[in-house]
Amino acid sequence: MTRCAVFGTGSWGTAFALVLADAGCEVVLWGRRKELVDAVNTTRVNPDYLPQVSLPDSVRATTDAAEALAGADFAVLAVPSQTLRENLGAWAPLIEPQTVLVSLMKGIELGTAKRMSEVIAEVAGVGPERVAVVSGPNLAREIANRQPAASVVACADEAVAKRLQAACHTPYFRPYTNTDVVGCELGGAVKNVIGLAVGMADGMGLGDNTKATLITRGLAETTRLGLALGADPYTFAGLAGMGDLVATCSSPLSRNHTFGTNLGRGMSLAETIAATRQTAEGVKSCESVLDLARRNGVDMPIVEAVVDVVHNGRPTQEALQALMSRSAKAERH
Ligand SMILES: NC(=O)C1=CN([C@@H]2O[C@H](COP(=O)(O)OP(=O)(O)OC[C@H]3O[C@@H](n4cnc5c(N)ncnc54)[C@H](O)[C@@H]3O)[C@@H](O)[C@H]2O)C=CC1
Ligand SMILES: O=C(CO)COP(=O)(O)O
Repeated sequence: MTRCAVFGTGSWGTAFALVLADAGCEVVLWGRRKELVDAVNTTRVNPDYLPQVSLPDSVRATTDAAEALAGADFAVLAVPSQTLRENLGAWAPLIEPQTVLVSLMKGIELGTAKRMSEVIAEVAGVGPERVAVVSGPNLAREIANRQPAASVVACADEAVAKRLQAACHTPYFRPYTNTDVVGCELGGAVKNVIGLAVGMADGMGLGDNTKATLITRGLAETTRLGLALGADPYTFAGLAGMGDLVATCSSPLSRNHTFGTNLGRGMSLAETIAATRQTAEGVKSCESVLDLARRNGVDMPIVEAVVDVVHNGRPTQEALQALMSRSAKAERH
């Protein structure tokens, strides 16, 4: 039987643990807080993040990383992106040689502008054949309710991607393989920032033309960044690109979208942060995405506008005006 350790008992870690269990894996879910871990083991429910979903007996929770990692085929990482380096540093010595590390995270590291797979390779000292990514239109609550969805499992080594695909394939969760790790990760990280922008437009009361424009031009700037970093441009037309962007930009379940909506409605940044209990990766990653773009000479005006609003306090109306008053261009630029 395939053994999986899932690190992070938040909404996506817990929902993905359910997917793995439904696909026939034995799953150990690692959490920081003993009360939550005990609650999962005794009630079969994660009361803080997915209270409506009952977990099967093949999911067990622990606070002990060594116990979670013992004999693991896959170690699935679902902690907030900015905490990965520190957490993984503590877990790395416990990782066995057969274990493949799987990132569920959709962020770019602040300061280094590194993708999560790069942080994993660096901190755990593993090669690309032991690092995989799962990314797609996968709002945790819908997956936990076993609503049909598809996703992408990416690894430079296709055989490893296929093993992971088999480990998480269920009647409601359909994973496709891809070897373009860079494209899949960029799709996931940048869509959170575009989701913030679309949320702002929603909050400002703007309509579907504005949203479609932000989504489409958002995908154009994501693709530009991807091309500069060696990604396959077709990835951005797939589930980890367009698919995830559409889900995030249209769903009230998206934390990034909701965060942007609150700002667009006129809530202050402090009020918006206080109203957000869960991880909205784009709030921090907008800065690291912009950093990555600048390091590579890529123009990302929507990302820049989001940074201006979220970190420089620029009013949303003014940021939108600045975007609309850019010089006229050919569509492919
Ligand atoms: N929720 C969703 O629908 C999806 C989320 N993701 C990605 O998955 C990643 C995790 O997100 P969620 O599970 O949704 O977040 P969440 O906010 O629901 O849960 C985060 C988890 O990390 C824990 N945590 C917070 N700070 C920590 C630290 N310093 N060290 C260790 N653990 C810490 C929290 O206690 C919680 O268990 C993010 O990168 C997100 O973009 C990807 C696809 C879908
Ligand atoms: O990544 C997601 C859906 O695929 C979840 O989006 P949020 O992090 O904005 O909730």
